[in-house]
Amino acid sequence: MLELSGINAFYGQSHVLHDISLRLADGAGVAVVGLNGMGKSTLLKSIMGAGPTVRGPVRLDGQDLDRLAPHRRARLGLALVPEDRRIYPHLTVAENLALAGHAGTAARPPYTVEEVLAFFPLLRRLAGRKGFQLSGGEQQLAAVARAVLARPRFLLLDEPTEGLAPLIVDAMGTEIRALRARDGMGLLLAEQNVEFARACTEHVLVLNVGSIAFSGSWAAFDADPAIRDRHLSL
Ligand SMILES: Nc1ncnc2c1ncn2[C@@H]1O[C@H](COP(=O)(O)OP(=O)(O)OP(=O)(O)O)[C@@H](O)[C@H]1O
Repeated sequence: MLELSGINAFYGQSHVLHDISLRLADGAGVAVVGLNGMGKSTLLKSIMGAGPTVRGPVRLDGQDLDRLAPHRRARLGLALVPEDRRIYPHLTVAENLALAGHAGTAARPPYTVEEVLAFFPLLRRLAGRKGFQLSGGEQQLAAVARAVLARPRFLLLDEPTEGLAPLIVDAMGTEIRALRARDGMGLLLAEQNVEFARACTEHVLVLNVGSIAFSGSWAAFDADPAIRDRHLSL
């Protein structure tokens, strides 16, 4: 169980997240939606300890992660795919994937590069291609695949569909659903694409200027169209 109990996050003097509480059970899927600048990325980075200053507890199985650097959190089973992907341009896809192997543990051994390429058929034929030779969508798939290689318990995905062609969005959705089913991987997905988010998760949390405006099932979200009208672009 990953649990946030009333956390606040800051960039310097700027107070960005306000009293965010969230429980993500093993295997559960929660989407974080909201307009640009509402704090979705900051929430994911706060959980990973990667950027903002955080006040308030972020706990994994009751253990406070507060003092742990991002690589220590990775070894406990968290993986963040940031918006800016960070694929190494002069390494091949296979070499980029192999880099994630060190985050595995005896309890959760990493997948092999071959196994991960089998999960992502679109990437398989690109295995020997260098990062700079990939389209934005292919880089995004490679970044997700690299995070998956470490067999995370909780995958934190920051707007994976941004700027992607519909075909790649569909492929990404299919792979993410399959991974969740195969491994019982928990997913926290920051997205502006509500249809994609709905297809990949069971619950939704709407952020509005750093605060939770709604939290519940997709059915509850759909039952109140005013939420969508007020907090999301159509
Ligand atoms: N490194 C930073 N330093 C200072 N302020 C920041 C930094 N990163 C983000 N912010 C500010 O924090 C707020 C929340 O940004 P965040 O990136 O978390 O939003 P978001 O919902 O993910 O938006 P987007 O969809 O545009 O990525 C914004 O006001 C943003 O300008």
